[in-house]
Amino acid sequence: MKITRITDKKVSLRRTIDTGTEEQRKIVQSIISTVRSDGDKALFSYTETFDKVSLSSLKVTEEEFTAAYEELDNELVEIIREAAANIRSFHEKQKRESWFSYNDEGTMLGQKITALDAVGVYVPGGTAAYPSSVLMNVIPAQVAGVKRIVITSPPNQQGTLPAGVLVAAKELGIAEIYKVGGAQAIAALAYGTETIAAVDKIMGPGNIFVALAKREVFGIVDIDMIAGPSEIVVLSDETARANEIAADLLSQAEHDKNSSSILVTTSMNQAEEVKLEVEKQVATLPRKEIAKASVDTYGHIYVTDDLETAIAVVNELAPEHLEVLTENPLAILNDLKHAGAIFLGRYSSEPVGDYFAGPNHVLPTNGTARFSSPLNVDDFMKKSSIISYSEKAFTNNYEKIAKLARLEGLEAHARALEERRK
Ligand SMILES: NC(=O)c1ccc[n+]([C@@H]2O[C@H](COP(=O)([O-])OP(=O)(O)OC[C@H]3O[C@@H](n4cnc5c(N)ncnc54)[C@H](O)[C@@H]3O)[C@@H](O)[C@H]2O)c1
Ligand SMILES: N[C@H](CO)Cc1c[nH]c[nH+]1
Ligand SMILES: [Zn+2]
Repeated sequence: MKITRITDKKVSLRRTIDTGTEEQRKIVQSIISTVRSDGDKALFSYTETFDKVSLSSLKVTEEEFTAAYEELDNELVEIIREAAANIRSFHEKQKRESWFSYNDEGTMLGQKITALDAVGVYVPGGTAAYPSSVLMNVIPAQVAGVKRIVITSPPNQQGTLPAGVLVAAKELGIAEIYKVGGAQAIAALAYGTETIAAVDKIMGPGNIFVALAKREVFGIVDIDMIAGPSEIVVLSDETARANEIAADLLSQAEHDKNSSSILVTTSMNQAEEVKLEVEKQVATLPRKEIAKASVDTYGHIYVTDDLETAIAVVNELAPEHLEVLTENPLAILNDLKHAGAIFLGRYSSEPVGDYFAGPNHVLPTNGTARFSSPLNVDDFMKKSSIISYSEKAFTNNYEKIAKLARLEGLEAHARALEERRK
């Protein structure tokens, strides 16, 4: 990991976002239009081409769920249940209610909150098939009150999905799971096929084909966000332990070659120790190739003269995950303006949040924590404004409103009001 000393608080450290190549965009457009015209037939055909497996049906069967439970330890099923309960309890606190207010004229104004009817959750395939992501996407949807929740995920070589994903889904009562991945899954969720009815919003991360497809269908349906590779920033002073910092940095580096792990510290000694620790620990990881590529390309240690400059660097990075390993993390919480999730102190290691604590692990990446928030219950709800004017309120105000309409040259608006006073 490269060590750089930073003295200027106005440093510029943003990463560019991968928006795909022209060729990838064309592939995705062609997949979407073929799914729209050929429906299920296209889904089976793309699954053969990209996932190298020939399926007889798209929907996961009861036998597949049963086999998944047989494959997984009971202890793990219990742990999934406990994590799910923590996640549900956290998200229940986010739920907003409709509100209505009345004034003396008898007018009622309000905001009616309604859950989306149907959402689709994309669960990526390959080595990144996470049961935890099933929990993190489905539970807030359930808390919001979404009635139909559909999961799609690319099948493995055995023509099924990983046991952990199936068990997590079953534990949450999800019945509609389809074995289809990539841009074709996104197209099916947006436009519908014979087997998969269209949804209103598509959630979940995926590779560049999934991300481009989500961008393409946005507007036909809503989407959550375009999640980039995982990121962690550790902010520390000399009180933190180098071995623990290194382990936490590697926890996100092992996600993806493009993940980034960054330490911002006020101690040069610690920076040098962490660099050595990362080199030592990465060599022992099963996913060392991915983690090493990630730290070699995107890993960095920034050393500042004081905590104030370190905080400025962290705010500039606006990371997905921020660990605060300073003497008194709470004392600086107010100054930390941009981060998807903030982990305070030694015992709040990042994986605690990835799996178990309760807050969502779907977080803004690539500096977008400057303007966006973690996945939450609001993402599965929408609002309608309620306006109910009384006769008295109308009589008192219609002339003023008509004047505003005429100021905009909109005569029909003004007459709609005056028609009631003839
Ligand atoms: N941010 C998060 O929370 C998070 C969590 C999990 C995974 N991820 C990301 O999800 C991604 C998973 O990627 P993945 O590829 O393993 O699984 P994926 O499910 O995203 O993509 C697999 C699908 O890609 C399609 N595909 C592959 N090659 C193609 C090609 N040449 N042309 C057209 N389509 C093609 C196929 O349809 C295949 O089914 C990784 O980038 C990982 O970092 C992010
Ligand atoms: N850290 C990932 C989000 O950035 C989420 C995850 C799932 N499993 C493990 N981690
Ligand atoms: Zn993680």
